[in-house]
Amino acid sequence: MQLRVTQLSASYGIRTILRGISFELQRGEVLVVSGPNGSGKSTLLRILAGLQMPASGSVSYTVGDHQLDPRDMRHLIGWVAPDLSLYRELSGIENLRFFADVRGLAISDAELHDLLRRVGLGERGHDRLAAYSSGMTQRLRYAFALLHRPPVLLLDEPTVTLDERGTAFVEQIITDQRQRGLTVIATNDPRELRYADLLLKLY
Ligand SMILES: Nc1ncnc2c1ncn2[C@@H]1O[C@H](COP(=O)(O)OP(=O)(O)OP(=O)(O)O)[C@@H](O)[C@H]1O
Repeated sequence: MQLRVTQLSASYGIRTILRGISFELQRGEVLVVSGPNGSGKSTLLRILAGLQMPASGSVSYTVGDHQLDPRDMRHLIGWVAPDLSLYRELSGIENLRFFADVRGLAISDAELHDLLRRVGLGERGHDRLAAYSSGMTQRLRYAFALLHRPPVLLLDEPTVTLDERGTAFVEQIITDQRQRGLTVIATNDPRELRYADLLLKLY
């Protein structure tokens, strides 16, 4: 798996946010995108996820010589972001079951419980999200993102609202992802620069 971004620009109306961004990321590598508020980190991640079109330039994912079809992107990408909404009236496990079914994944209840344990919610899987703290909700977003074992993991502000143990499991998830594929992290937190094989600074 390889990601190649070439001369990418993005704009909202007349305002240009990203200009001429180019990089390549190989399997096992982590790209950290840093920059002040409003510099375009989330915009770049949305473009990499295929959720938004660039104004110009290209994004291509390839496996060996085979260029992947952008329509397959949602099967390839795991996405964690503060604005990712889950169902507050459902429990943690019900949320995961719902999204697993929507994605057509054959995944057992035992595997869902394993995933919840992995993100530190083993005891709270049957509680409704309305009763979760913001850090617990952020943990569940990781379970959601990892459900389909995606080769590309896009993390927007990965440790926001997480405590020390939460930060440690995020580190473990990033380490595990190195075996599976690519990771792109958007952050303002200088402690997260240490994950970077490649650093992209936006201004
Ligand atoms: N849907 C939108 N419509 C218009 N402008 C937008 C939209 N989304 C983002 N912007 C603008 O694009 C710029 C970049 O926003 P973006 O959220 O990508 O930045 P960011 O670096 O992720 O910021 P932060 O660190 O605050 O999360 C900002 O000026 C923002 O106001």
